[in-house]
Amino acid sequence: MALVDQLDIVIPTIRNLDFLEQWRPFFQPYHLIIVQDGDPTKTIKVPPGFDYELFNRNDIERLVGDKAWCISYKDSACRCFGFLVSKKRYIYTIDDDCFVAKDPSNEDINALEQHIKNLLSPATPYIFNTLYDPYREGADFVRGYPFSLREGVPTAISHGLWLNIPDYDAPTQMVKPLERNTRYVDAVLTIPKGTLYPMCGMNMAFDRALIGPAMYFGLMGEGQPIGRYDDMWAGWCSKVICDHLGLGVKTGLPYIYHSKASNPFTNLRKEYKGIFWQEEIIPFFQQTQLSKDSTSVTACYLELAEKVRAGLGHIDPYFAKLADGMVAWIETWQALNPDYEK
Ligand SMILES: O=c1ccn([C@@H]2O[C@H](COP(=O)(O)OP(=O)(O)O[C@H]3O[C@@H](CO)[C@H](O)[C@H]3O)[C@@H](O)[C@H]2O)c(=O)[nH]1
Ligand SMILES: [Mn+2]
Repeated sequence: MALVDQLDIVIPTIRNLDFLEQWRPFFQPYHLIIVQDGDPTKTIKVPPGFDYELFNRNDIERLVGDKAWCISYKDSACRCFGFLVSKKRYIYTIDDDCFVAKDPSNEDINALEQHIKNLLSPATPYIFNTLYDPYREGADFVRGYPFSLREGVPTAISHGLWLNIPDYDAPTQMVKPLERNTRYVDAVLTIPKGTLYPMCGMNMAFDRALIGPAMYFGLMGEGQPIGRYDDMWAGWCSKVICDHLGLGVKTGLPYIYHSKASNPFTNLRKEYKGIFWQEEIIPFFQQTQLSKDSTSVTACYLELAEKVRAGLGHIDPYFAKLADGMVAWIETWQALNPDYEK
């Protein structure tokens, strides 16, 4: 199943894009949106034969204007700029140190194809199907599963996993520097309604029409007290909104091969506030109830921004700025996507 005219691939980068050579068989037909972070005067070489747009910080400032401050600088959070400027229904985002993984039969995994399958088949957030994905070839709903729920709900997010270097936080990475993930679990699960999860941005796809405005990766990196919680923030906000709107989130297949372990000491410096703040942030999201009047993603997101301001502002003035960033993001989304209905 290919969605060549309906899907963009978004890649944040401060490095080079040689990794695309390995993905060429799977990615070449698709349009790439490359978000170059860091010094805009640095030239990023794109391997020949790819259809792409490349945006650097100057482009972000030019296109977003006086709200450009809401797009992070010097953090992979910059990738959400690609979500903003895409005109396609679906997005796949991948890091530049993620390569094609092999499945247990030593076949190359077409991660993009599996994400598309995940997004195009329903999710089952209300009752857990113990045989996992019921829509998969050779599986189904188990006995006792209500027939009234077997149509499932639309899938908004597909969260893939990683062989080799797992997405561990800095403390875990520091105490287990040699740990590698070699376990291939052949399953796709719907994350149940009411359950949050740590969304990792390195191998993730979503339905931009269903949940796009909720995929803001927050204020991270330079000038901010926190980094590397970009994808986590988007994961918490989008899951609360998916639960409220009756949309599904899946995790599991596909795997990619994650090759580079970023420096755990640098990561600790970026993450450490997040590591204790999250002990308060997560209960906040767990008890957040959006009003029934919020029936669109943008309305949910704006309501959530004000709840963040009121509910997390006591932790640090940063959260008031983050709430402002969430509002600026929605205003920018609407300005750049005037026809977006949600
Ligand atoms: O300042 C930056 C740093 C990095 N990038 C690009 O973002 C991705 C991820 O970077 P990297 O692979 O170095 O970091 P990891 O620790 O492996 O990434 C995990 O942490 C998340 C960061 O929040 C990330 O999504 C996870 O996968 C690469 O493409 C870098 O080139 C950047 O743009 N700006
Ligand atoms: Mn990485």
